[in-house]
Amino acid sequence: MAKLRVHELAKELGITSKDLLAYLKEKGEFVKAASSTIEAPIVRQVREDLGNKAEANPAKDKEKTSTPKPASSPKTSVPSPKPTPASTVTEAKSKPAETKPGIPTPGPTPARPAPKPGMPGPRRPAPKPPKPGSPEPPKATAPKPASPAPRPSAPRPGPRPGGPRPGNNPYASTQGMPRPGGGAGPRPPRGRGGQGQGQGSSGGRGSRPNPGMMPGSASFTRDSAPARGGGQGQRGGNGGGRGRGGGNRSGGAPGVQQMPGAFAGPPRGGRGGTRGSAPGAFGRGGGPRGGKGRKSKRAKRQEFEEQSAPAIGGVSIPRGNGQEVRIRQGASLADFADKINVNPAALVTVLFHLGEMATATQSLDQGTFEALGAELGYQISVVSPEDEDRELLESFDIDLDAEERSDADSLMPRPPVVTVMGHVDHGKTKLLDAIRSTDVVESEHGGITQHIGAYQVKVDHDGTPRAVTFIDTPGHEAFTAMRARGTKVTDIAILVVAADDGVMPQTVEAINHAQAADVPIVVAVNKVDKEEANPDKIRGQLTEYGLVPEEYGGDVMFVDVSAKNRQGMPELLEAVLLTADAALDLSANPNTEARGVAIEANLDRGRGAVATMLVERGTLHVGDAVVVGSAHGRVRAMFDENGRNVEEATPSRPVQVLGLTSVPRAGDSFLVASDDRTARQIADKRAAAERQAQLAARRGTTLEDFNRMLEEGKVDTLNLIIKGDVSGAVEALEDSLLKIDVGEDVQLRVIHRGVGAVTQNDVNLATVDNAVIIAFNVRPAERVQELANSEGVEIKYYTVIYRALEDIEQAMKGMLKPIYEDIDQGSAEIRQVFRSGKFGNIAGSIVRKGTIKRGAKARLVRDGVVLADNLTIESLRREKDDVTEVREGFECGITLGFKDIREGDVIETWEIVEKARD
Ligand SMILES: Nc1nc2c(ncn2[C@@H]2O[C@H](COP(=O)(O)OP(=O)(O)OP(=O)(O)O)[C@@H](O)[C@H]2O)c(=O)[nH]1
Repeated sequence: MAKLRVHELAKELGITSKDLLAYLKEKGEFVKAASSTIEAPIVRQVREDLGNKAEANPAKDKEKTSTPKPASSPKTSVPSPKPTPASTVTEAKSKPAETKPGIPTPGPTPARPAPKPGMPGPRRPAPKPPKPGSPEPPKATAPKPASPAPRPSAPRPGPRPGGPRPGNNPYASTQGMPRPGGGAGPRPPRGRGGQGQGQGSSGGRGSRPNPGMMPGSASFTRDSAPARGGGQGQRGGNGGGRGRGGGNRSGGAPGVQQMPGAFAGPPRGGRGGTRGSAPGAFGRGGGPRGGKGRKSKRAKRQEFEEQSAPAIGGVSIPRGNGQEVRIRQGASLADFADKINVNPAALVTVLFHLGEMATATQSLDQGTFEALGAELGYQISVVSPEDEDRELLESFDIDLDAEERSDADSLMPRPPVVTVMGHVDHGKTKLLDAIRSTDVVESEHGGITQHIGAYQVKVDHDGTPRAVTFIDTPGHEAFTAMRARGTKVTDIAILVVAADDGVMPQTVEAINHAQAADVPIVVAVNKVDKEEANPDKIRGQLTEYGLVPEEYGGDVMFVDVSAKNRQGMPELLEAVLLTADAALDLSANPNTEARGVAIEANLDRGRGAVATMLVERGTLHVGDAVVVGSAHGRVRAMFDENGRNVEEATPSRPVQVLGLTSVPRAGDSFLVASDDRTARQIADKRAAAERQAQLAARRGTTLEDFNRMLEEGKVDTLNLIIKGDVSGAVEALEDSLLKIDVGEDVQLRVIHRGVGAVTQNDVNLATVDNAVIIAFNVRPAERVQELANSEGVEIKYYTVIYRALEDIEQAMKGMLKPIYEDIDQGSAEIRQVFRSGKFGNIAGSIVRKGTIKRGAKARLVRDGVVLADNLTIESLRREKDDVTEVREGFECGITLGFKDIREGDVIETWEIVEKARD
């Protein structure tokens, strides 16, 4: 059967194609143009909705036309669907009916569909407040948007995050979008909303912490009942409740109201939102359409609004109306508070009442945010940094995924990009030099070798010259650093193993890194010129690590080389190309704007910011406007590894680029923007996002995190990196750790172990694999602790094995208890002692360090000896006033409840804080 086109159906229904398109869009159907076809089930449903509407609901139409709307333009939104109480007070009051692009004008057309059961109105996040004075028929509570994302007017390509509706037929059911398990389907459960979502049951809200299940929630419910009024009913014990559709509408009609009629305007997401927004909240007696008169409705709304502001646990938080709040992964309550403009402390309280405790700055998971958002009337979308960046680029009309797809037709082979890794002194640097010297082109043209971080050599492969790009930073530091940043530039790893030595710790490390990144390995068995060289031993050893030589029946190519004598280089390059051809499909579209990665960057006194960029796709030209991470600029000049000027760089070509306004980081990706301004704007936005991310809570894993995640059932494997002072200790520790058995549910995995200080590399690896680093009798190398802190990686220091075992075991059992530590707060020197009958001896003091706080624990020190411990700052005065704290440099009067005080004594105070165990 031929599919109907939009204009045909519109004609049939007596409306314009534009209206129909808008209507379809509102329903989440992305239909492009009047000439687009519509799937049969949709047609059926639209006919039902729009066709029937006129006859079915004349009253509504009448009401609508007679309604003195504040905004009478036909464009102005359709009778607001949102009767819902969900809107914030302010919004409801202040926002006039907004003009809603994309909403078909009902106008005179009779085509207002009856509220349609089961119309999930899948995607409109933006809730629309009821227009003041716009007496709506009790239209549905907002159906829950299945997706937080695109507004109807934003024709974003790509699947909606909410996921496809089943069968592409949103109208299919008479019930509201049944989702498996009654849950919110693929989309993260949004608490709030249930209302109107017609989900019938909210039971399946997935795994997010359900406040109702949490301790204290019962009392919360009770406590807040008076405040929340109507909504309360809905929550009905949150499992099934929370106002989610079914709860309040007597059974069969869930969803009935949520579809505010086709032309009734988009059922905006969440609007139903606030708890209690469901019809029942208004005392509609559960009748799905209990259409009340205007007055009653207003009264109800007012009532609701009064109830909805002051709320939880005594804190007053302006309620959202289902609007989307986007927060970064790992964000904290403070971040969320910032977005919705409330005091973080208030959110701490609300969360507490939801049964969860967190500090304002602690990083929270998605589920917790969603629960909280639901509670407050916001639809929370947690976005990863990658998504965030993707969206940022999309806002500049740059769609990397689409580019990739469109590249598919113009792919050309590109050279492999190779990284050389291996143990210290096994010859990585020498090998890179030797390979470089094989470059036929270089030897022809001369040029002065420049170490720019990467170079390309041309080799003769079966009579054809082929290029291979080498990352010129030996070792896996650069490799993991980039990987930690989500960048993968290496196609193939050459593992260098000295034939006179054998497999060493860093050899294993390199294997781990390459394998973790899914990068094929070619083994260069080096130093075969040495007498004691035993290449076969290397082959045998590496077999144990899963690298089985081809000659042993495996699939890894081993090449014997002597970097020193520059022997075996052609064979090695040959092996690289063969491996690339066999295992990888290396291609890119050279005929487009360049994208790639910065692999090295520095500030040169004379030349400014200099970055070596590896082109991954397209061609980079001198003059291009580029943005690299949060740096930008125009390519002023480019040089190759021989210091020669180049005008353009094709895929896999590394070039040194001048012209950036600031120094990017290694691993930052770059792209060519349409103009300088765009490049700058993207860079600025990224810089802002970075700053935010830095402010946001740390992301790594700590044993305490692990504990929590374990409780939440999120993890079952604790990844560890063990570093120690001697290999015996490391082995002993690993052995003992692996013997810890806390049952099958929790596994321990040592992803890396080694002797020596904790290095940047360890931290990078821990970042990537969410591992905790166990440092036994070793400390971090310089600046590594800083890196660990910034990456949120926990390094646990131990000097006694059993302490480490104890901690890990506790963590694995999910029983890690916090430990407390005394932290010095401040100290004051007694300058004069005042006797006071009333207060005892008062120490006239000056605060020498930190802050002295009333109530703090204190000790009295005389001549370096603690005279009395466990005292308390009983009173604290500045002049005549009682104060709670006095800062460094200020004088104050202190009573300690201890008589023997003298001039010159020092009062030290401390506080007890929870501390990570070590
Ligand atoms: N005999 C012999 N010596 C070699 C060979 N390759 C490297 N060497 C020597 O081994 C030592 C280490 O070589 P490098 O290239 O610096 O080793 P590396 O792996 O880069 O070392 P790090 O940079 O410290 O990690 C140097 O003294 C080299 O001269 C070789 O093929 N044969």
